[in-house]
Amino acid sequence: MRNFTSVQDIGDLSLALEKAMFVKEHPYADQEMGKNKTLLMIFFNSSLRTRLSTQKAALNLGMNVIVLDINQGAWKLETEKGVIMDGDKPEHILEAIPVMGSYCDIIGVRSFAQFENKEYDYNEVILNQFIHYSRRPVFSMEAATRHPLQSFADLITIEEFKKKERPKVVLTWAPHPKPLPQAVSNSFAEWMNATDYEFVITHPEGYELDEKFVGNATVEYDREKAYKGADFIYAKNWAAYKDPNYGKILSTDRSWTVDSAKMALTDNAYFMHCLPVRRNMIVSDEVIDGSQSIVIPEAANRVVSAQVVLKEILKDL
Ligand SMILES: CCC[C@H](NC(C)=O)C(=O)O
Ligand SMILES: NC(=O)OP(=O)(O)O
Repeated sequence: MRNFTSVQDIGDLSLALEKAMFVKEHPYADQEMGKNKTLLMIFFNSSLRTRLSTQKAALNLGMNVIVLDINQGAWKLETEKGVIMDGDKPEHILEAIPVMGSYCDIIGVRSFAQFENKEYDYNEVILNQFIHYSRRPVFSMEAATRHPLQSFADLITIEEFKKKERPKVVLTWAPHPKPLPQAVSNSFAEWMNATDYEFVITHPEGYELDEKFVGNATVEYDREKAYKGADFIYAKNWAAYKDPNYGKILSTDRSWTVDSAKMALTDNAYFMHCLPVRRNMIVSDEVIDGSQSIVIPEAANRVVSAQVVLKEILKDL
């Protein structure tokens, strides 16, 4: 595998899940694969899980790891082409990227949507600059429109916990005080649509995601109908996608907070969230602390998804 930016890059999902189960059972079986290979992880935004789990996965494979927080210590980067650089940015990304590429063998990039320009975000300008100019394999650690390492871990988790062959999986919007990216929701939808699960998306009017990601999912505005009989409830906030409200908060209606009353509508569903989560905005303390909450095993599977992806990239170096 060269780059990993979406579900298409992992290939056959059944095979990817078999590889994940092998990694899970034998995390140190491939310690020679990454010997004398360097992973450079570049963060334009904050991270806990991605930062730690991806490092752990690389170390399990014997890799060297460098982590760079672009906005803490590196030069402020100009990303626009053709500008006269007389402002506050001393370095252009067009030099910085190939220089970073010269210090490593594989690059991971986190660069969230900036919500200033939908086309800029949805064309994945920053991620694609790393792909085109670094001359290295690049994987997404959450970019503007997707979070494939998270979604792969989510799929692994559902496969581990499901009680029926075709579970009903519900992606529900929930309120948040900040306008959060659509990336996690887009990506979750993309991966769920690649399975034969029953997949439902529920959210207030105005929060419709890009059709490209909604695909064949059922969009159910009747929240109670969406929850009915669900086996997995995946909660996430996202800012509006549709114009003219791109990047905006349209609702902070806490009737959308995932609570015990809603979970009672389900078929004893598991609760999932990518984390970090705002308690009592996204989900009640009772639900996230309850026996059906699997957010910790879900986060633990981030090492597995990252290790499978790094192995597939190392194979083709
Ligand atoms: C993994 C989630 C990262 C990010 N969350 C926040 C709080 O910015 C998001 O919602 O995309
Ligand atoms: N779920 C996830 O990617 O968490 P971080 O933003 O903490 O990396």
